[in-house]
Amino acid sequence: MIRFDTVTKVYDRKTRPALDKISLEIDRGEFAFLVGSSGSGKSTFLRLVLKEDRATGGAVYVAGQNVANISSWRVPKLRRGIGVVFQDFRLLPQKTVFANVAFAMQVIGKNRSVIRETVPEVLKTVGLEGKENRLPHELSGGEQQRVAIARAVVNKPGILLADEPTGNLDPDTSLGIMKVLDKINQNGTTVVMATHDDDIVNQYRKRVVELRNGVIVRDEARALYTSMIPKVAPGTVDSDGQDAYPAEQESGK
Ligand SMILES: Nc1ncnc2c1ncn2[C@@H]1O[C@H](COP(=O)(O)OP(=O)(O)OP(=O)(O)O)[C@@H](O)[C@H]1O
Repeated sequence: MIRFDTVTKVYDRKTRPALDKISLEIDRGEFAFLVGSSGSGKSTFLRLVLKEDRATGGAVYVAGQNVANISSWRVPKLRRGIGVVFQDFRLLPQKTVFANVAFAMQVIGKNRSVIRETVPEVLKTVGLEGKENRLPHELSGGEQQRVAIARAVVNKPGILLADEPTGNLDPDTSLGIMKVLDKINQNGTTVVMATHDDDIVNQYRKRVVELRNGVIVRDEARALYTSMIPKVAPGTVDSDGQDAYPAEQESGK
């Protein structure tokens, strides 16, 4: 569904690449967490999938198509197949919950009867029944994120990209959002979620792709936020002078 073939992204020739020859494949229907410290390249990865930026080297394939070969007038069609959710929700503040979600269907020309039928269904999926007429400021952060997810999936995209969707939410609310994303994945959508939320990653034990300085340093199935596998024997010291297997890793953190 998404394939990166030795992809490099250089924003500024004076600094190191944001992504450095990364190769990876995410299959249809998979759920992958993208983890790594700030600046490790997670958002750059997501932007390249959306063709919001161009790779400096290598090739990005989405649904079998090299995005470099998609002409600018066909980019909206590519993006229609990809839902996106951000940390800051990005709702239209003057529009109701219903209108925020309906808007995503109107812009691609869906007719009113389809919209009237589909929007309540998707609001139910994300747990917002009965809140159709509220404005964003009348909702909690978690509810606003549910609206954003509803809007991202209402046109049934094959892929959902979530860039730190729980970054502004408390742990319980975050878990509720994660349940919604998991449900959407179980309905067949491929989900890639960039996150710093170690509790969620550790609870769900899904594929974890870890970036460090633009390089994939770990790609593990049913994984934890931080790898349990010591790089060297416990008690020894890593080349960077850190304890290679600190005690907090043993507790699964
Ligand atoms: N538009 C840009 N112009 C120049 N450099 C950029 C640009 N966007 C990102 N970078 C640089 O590329 C690197 C990767 O950034 P990116 O935003 O992909 O990281 P991230 O893992 O998403 O970080 P965070 O967790 O803070 O969102 C960083 O060094 C960043 O400074």
